[in-house]
Amino acid sequence: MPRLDDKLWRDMMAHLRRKHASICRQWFDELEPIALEGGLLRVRTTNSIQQNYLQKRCLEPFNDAAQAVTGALIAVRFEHHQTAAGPADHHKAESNGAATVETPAAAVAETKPAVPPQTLEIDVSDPMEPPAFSVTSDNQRIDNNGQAIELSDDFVLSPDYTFSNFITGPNNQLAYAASVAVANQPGTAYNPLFIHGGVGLGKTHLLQGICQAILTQRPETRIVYVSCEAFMTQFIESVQRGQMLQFRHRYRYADMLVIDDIHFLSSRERSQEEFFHTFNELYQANKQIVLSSDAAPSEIPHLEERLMSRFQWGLVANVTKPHFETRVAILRAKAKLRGVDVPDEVIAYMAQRIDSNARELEGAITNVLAHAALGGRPIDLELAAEALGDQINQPRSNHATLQQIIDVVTGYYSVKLSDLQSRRRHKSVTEPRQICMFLARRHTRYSLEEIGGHFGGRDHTTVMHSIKTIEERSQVNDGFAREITALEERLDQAPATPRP
Ligand SMILES: Nc1ncnc2c1ncn2[C@@H]1O[C@H](COP(=O)(O)OP(=O)(O)OP(=O)(O)O)[C@@H](O)[C@H]1O
Repeated sequence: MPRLDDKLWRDMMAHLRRKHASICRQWFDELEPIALEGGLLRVRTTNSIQQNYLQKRCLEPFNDAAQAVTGALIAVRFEHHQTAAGPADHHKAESNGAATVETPAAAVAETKPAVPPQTLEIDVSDPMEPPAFSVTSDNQRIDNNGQAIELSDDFVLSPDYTFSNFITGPNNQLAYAASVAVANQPGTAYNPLFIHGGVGLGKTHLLQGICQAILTQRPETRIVYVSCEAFMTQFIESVQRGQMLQFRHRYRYADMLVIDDIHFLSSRERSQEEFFHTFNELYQANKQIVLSSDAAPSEIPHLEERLMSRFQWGLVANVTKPHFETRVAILRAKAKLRGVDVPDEVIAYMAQRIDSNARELEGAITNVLAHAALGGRPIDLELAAEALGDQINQPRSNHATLQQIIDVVTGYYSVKLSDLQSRRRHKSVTEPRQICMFLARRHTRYSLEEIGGHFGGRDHTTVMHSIKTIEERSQVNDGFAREITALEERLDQAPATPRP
């Protein structure tokens, strides 16, 4: 069995940088190998957010690196503080009916000195006691007793999504300032905080930033953080299983409720009703509510008036596309996070070419770094042009977003999104609406039902009828066919988005 020494660890890191560049982060330097025994390499993380993240998102590349550099079958395990305890301690924690979750007390140690780690317990023994702490996720399920909380594999807080890693500019200043204020004074500064904007513009980053800052300052805070879809799924399952008491218990005992993509409530009457009561109860108890959405409250189709007005009670902050200077700063920050220096001219080149959103900028950095690592080449303009060639000239077919379609169509026909989503039947509105549906079907992967939902909660037969109408008209009317082609060309010229 190979011995654990500095060289082995250095080789592993080098292997990761070479073969798995996209996962590598500067903070990997803080990881500390503890022991290599019985085919298990134990690695200590600085905080529990890192531990969770690495264990769930990066285990395979680390296993691969360990095996590649030793030639032995080795599994990696990430540990942090008490979880690094021996099996006896672990058994003790399990046997008293409590699942232990460590708070990320030192996680955002950027602003505060490290404090001793604290262990929180999700007590599964008393069904009427609220859990001490929960970060719930899409796949979390209430168990048969309605109490134990299971953290899913596909959701973790990302150590990258902190306030200090968030680049501000005119496009997101208000949303950022409000998020920091909420983290400092939950329940009082702005309640609810409603952040809306297009894809990849940092809404989730801010939501997680708030959670991480609060957990650092007030580790005892009970945060429930779910996607809107998870909220609705849990609601439906709870109704079906007769577990509404537990469902309400979970949500209404929270100190802070964070819901991503709240626009999915659109047209979901029963979920809206349930959320309305959850909102009221938390709001009246001065508990913080943070929501993100792809549209402003007034533009979410089929949202009850009473919910729409409540969403506007606190602060509604919009995030928009970053300007050139902000894009440059985001690219620099993303490169730094990966522990790599990218020359200014390359950064400027990328910022000029990619002007849509931060997710694309991040994807571009990843792409360039992967090219450099795999080819063992320096990062220069030639490499960047080569690496981004695909992305810049990528054919658009099937990769447009709904937002791009809406932007193109509303711009071309001078109509408003709210008109497209309304019940209005005037030709000046119905035609652009039908074209949107037609383009959405051709250029995105949304289902007929989802497309209908987005354009005013129309059902799939309406969408099918719209598509057929546009197809038939294009066949018999050359002028109209040219209009559609022109719109598709505009879509082609819209900035590329990453593939889903
Ligand atoms: N201002 C910013 N500074 C640094 N990184 C950013 C910024 N805005 C977005 N990002 C990064 O871009 C990526 C996408 O951001 P995020 O997931 O928060 O977008 P989103 O608005 O929630 O998009 P979606 O609606 O598609 O879920 C993340 O990696 C995030 O860190």
